[in-house]
Amino acid sequence: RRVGVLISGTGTNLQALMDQTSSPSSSAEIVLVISNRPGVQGLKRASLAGIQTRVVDHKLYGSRAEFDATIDRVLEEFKVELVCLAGFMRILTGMFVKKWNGKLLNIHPSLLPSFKGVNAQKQALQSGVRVSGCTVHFVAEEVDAGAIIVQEAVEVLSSDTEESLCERIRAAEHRAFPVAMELVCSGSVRLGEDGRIVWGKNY
Ligand SMILES: Nc1nc2ccc(CNc3ccc(C(=O)NCCCC(=O)O)cc3)cc2c(=O)[nH]1
Repeated sequence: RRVGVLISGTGTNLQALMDQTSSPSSSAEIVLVISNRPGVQGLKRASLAGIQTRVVDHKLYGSRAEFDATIDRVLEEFKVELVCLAGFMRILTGMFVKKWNGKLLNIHPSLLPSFKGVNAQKQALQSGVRVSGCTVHFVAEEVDAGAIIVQEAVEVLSSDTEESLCERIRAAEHRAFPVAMELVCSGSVRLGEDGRIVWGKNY
């Protein structure tokens, strides 16, 4: 399956997905990386791996709809079949999400539905939970509310700072995202008509 990855920054999750697709058993091939910001490290990672990159700078568009429409056009140009949001920090319009429904994955640094939105790790620390983690989900119009595909739990240590917890969760993200991408690309899991997750027979 032809995969497109949307990024906004360093692209450490992009690197994890690239590493996964370089294994011969992978059902996925990353054919395109789009960043909404120019010059970010994730673009360099992709170029180093010989993957096509494009920058669609949201500051150059008069509306979210025009920005999303340009992203969509580039994804179509590269015949992308599945889109992974890897640290992509722009909210996508309902129109875009509807068009790519069931083909749009995001990774969030908490065990959803806990701690939605930005600075999820800080929210976890401040709430005193002893376990947090990461979630890979299908993207729904409502932010961080889509059907859950994979989660990985991460212990919160009493000695944790926001930085140390972010680092431990990031390691979990780099395991969970590739697993979720393979599950969807291999057809083991999909999004049902009712917006709920549907698992193939062997799970
Ligand atoms: N409609 C839809 N689109 C998304 C776009 C990105 C992400 C990634 N996680 C994100 C979750 C939250 C944000 C956020 O609130 N950023 C500050 C506002 C940025 C802006 O003005 O755009 C960004 C990405 C998830 C979603 C989602 O669940 N649903």
